[in-house]
Amino acid sequence: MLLFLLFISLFIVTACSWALWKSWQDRLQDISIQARNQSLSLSRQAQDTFLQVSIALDEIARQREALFSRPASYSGSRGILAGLSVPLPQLAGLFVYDKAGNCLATSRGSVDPQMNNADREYFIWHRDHANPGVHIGHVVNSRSTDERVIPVSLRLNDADGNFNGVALGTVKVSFFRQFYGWYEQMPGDLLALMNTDGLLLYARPFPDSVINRSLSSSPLFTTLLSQSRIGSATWKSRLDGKERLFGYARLERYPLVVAVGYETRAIRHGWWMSNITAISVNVFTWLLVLLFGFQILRQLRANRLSQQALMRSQDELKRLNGTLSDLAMLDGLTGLGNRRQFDFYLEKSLNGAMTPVSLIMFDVDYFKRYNDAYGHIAGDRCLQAVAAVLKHLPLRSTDRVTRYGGEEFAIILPGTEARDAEKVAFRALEAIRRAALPHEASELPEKIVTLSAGIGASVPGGTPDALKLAADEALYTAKKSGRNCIAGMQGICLL
Ligand SMILES: Nc1nc2c(ncn2[C@@H]2O[C@H](COP(=O)(O)OP(=O)(O)OP(=O)(O)O)[C@@H](O)[C@H]2O)c(=O)[nH]1
Repeated sequence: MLLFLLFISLFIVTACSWALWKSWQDRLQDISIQARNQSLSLSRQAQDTFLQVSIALDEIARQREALFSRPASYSGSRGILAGLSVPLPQLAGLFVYDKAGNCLATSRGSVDPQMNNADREYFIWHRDHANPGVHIGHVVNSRSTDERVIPVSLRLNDADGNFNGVALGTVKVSFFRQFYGWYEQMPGDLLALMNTDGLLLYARPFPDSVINRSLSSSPLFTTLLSQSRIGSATWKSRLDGKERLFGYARLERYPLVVAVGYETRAIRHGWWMSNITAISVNVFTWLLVLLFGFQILRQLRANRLSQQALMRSQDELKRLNGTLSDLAMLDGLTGLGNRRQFDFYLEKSLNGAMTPVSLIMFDVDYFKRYNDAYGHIAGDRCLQAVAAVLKHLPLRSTDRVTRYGGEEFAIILPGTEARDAEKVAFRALEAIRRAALPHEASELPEKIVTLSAGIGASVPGGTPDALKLAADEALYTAKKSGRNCIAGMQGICLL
């Protein structure tokens, strides 16, 4: 039962642990897929955002000669640049700078003659790099609107391929703030747009003060991006030190990367809350099984104890029964077998006997007189003395001495012929005589207790009654013949 309980407990604990572990792994996998998909869709949105600006910049580059010769027609609210920026809500403005960094044209009204952006990172980059591609710089505060913008720029060359200026589109950080704001977030969730050098362009739900922070020490930039453009992994965020399960996707066209992170503590909490009922039910079931098991165990133990007690009392009862039946077969005065034992043993000895069974019946002579002379108590002692003498006769183990009743005794001799029974009777009478128990009231000259004996022997198929009758008649003969003698099949033998 204990082994069974142990097995059941082990089974329940193992099965539940496995189910919980599996459900946790499934939850992690679901969230990792969700994070990867979301980062992929955000990367697509970012790519489209910058691609649209890039197309506008390409258009400016295509028209650069006209622009440099007639910059006024490009500027202003009705200028060509304004026309290009109208369908692009992400744009803060379009600008064109000459090779000295002076503003030639802008989509935002009139040109400020003082405005010079030669010190800007993107301007210096294009001046120093002949790279014809679009450059996305770090977040700056717009000098025209003072809003935070991401500069997207393109180098403009003259006919000889020399640096001749820069076309700039500024993408509003607020555009991403608004777009990312549409996503429903749980506390601890994170959305971030970064360049591939690890510079943060925007992160939700963090304040703008984190913009331009370098996250290059994050595993995303040290290992993961070099292994795969899209993926998911768990790491500690460099922004707030919280561990998150991240999905990330690098843009195909631009050196930008988007990451979506879910705080693992919140995931664990959510998973725990949705499994708490199942866990409680399992623990409760387990406790119930244990309770029932121990109850049954206790019952079994009690049953075993009561069975043992029952067996002990049965043994005791058997022993007492044995004692009782022994007592029922014994004569209380003399300790010899009683009349019941006599009948039982005689029947048993005759039953199917192949050899003769002899029976000697003894009767104490003149015992009434003894009682009268010495009293009944002395009479009892006399009977006890006679019994003791008969008990100590040298007999075979199959012979049985009993008190037949009153002052009569009997010896049953299985497998004994009458002739041999006479010898036994002779020894018995001799032994009594030798005991010389005084009997002053006896009519016999010796004045001691004497016995008369009658011997009967069974014939094949003889019954107990027939044998008793034969012995009894012989005893009667012995009495008639003067007592202190033996009467049997072969006549009377006087001592
Ligand atoms: N003290 C005592 N006397 C007993 C007991 N059983 C029988 N008696 C007595 O034994 C006597 C037997 O007497 P009787 O049958 O007349 O025979 P008897 O006096 O021995 O004479 P015979 O047998 O003819 O020699 C009776 O007085 C019984 O009361 C016993 O257990 N104790």
